[in-house]
Amino acid sequence: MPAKRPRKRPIASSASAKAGSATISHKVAQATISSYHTLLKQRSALRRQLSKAAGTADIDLQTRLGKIDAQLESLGGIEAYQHASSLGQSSQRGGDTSRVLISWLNQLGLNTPGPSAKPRMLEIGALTPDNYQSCSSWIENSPMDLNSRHPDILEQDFLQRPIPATEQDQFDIISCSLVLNFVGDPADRGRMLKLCHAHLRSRPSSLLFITLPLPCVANSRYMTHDHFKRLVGSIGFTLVEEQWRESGKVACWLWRWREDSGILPEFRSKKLLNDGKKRNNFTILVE
Ligand SMILES: C[S@@+](CC[C@H](N)C(=O)[O-])C[C@H]1O[C@@H](n2cnc3c(N)ncnc32)[C@H](O)[C@@H]1O
Repeated sequence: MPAKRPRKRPIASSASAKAGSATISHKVAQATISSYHTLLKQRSALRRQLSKAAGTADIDLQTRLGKIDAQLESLGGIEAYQHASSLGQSSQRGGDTSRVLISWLNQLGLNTPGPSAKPRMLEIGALTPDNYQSCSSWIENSPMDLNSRHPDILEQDFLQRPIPATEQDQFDIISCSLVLNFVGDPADRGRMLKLCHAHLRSRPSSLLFITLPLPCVANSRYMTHDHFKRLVGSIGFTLVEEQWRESGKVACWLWRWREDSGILPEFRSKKLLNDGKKRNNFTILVE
């Protein structure tokens, strides 16, 4: 007699994707993250249309927006997304990208505390408060997130964070790891990069760490490794380090602050760089 086949379950069942479920599988986690990103992009596009539309079209757009919000909710909301993302950070799954930044900071000699104050760091998109605990003797980290999961993580939208009035409130290091790809609107991604520039102390020792899922730069119709590096460069950064593998999942970069030399027109609008049916549409626009 053939063995009885186990009944198939939906990959992204909302019950198993809910925050707190310790047994969530890798497949469910990936499906939750991917569906969440897709819905965020659709929501941003609808919001953009809504801000331009008038009259009867509004009702249709509002209805579609309501449906997207309901779908995000049924996935388990941002808590489920963050729970799924935190599984990707677990040591069994390759660890979180803070290890890459720490090793680069070590190479730059920042781990040798000098007579001056510890470098101030802003960690945007912190799932846990202790990613940089191991360097607390030489870095003063301020973790923040749209949705704080711990009292030590400031709950704030970085896109709404006021620009510092004094250098004292600026940072020496900003970590923006796997956050840009969460932001649904390409123009908001560009704004986020410009804000990182504005929140860093205006000196070449200031550093920006960025991580993106590799397909954002390796498999997009509108973005390549080279385009991304030139775009970040035009905002006012010089590349220091870069790390990714052909078969890897993420790409990491470390940049130094420099004066902005003016945004090039090529980064203001979307241009087809790589055609192909299996490519994604990730892009960043800088206005
Ligand atoms: C995939 S997790 C990244 C976690 C971690 N930084 C890492 O590298 O693994 C993305 C996080 O960014 C946060 N996030 C997205 N947009 C944000 C914003 N505008 N301001 C602050 N946090 C944001 C999300 O809430 C989420 O917790």
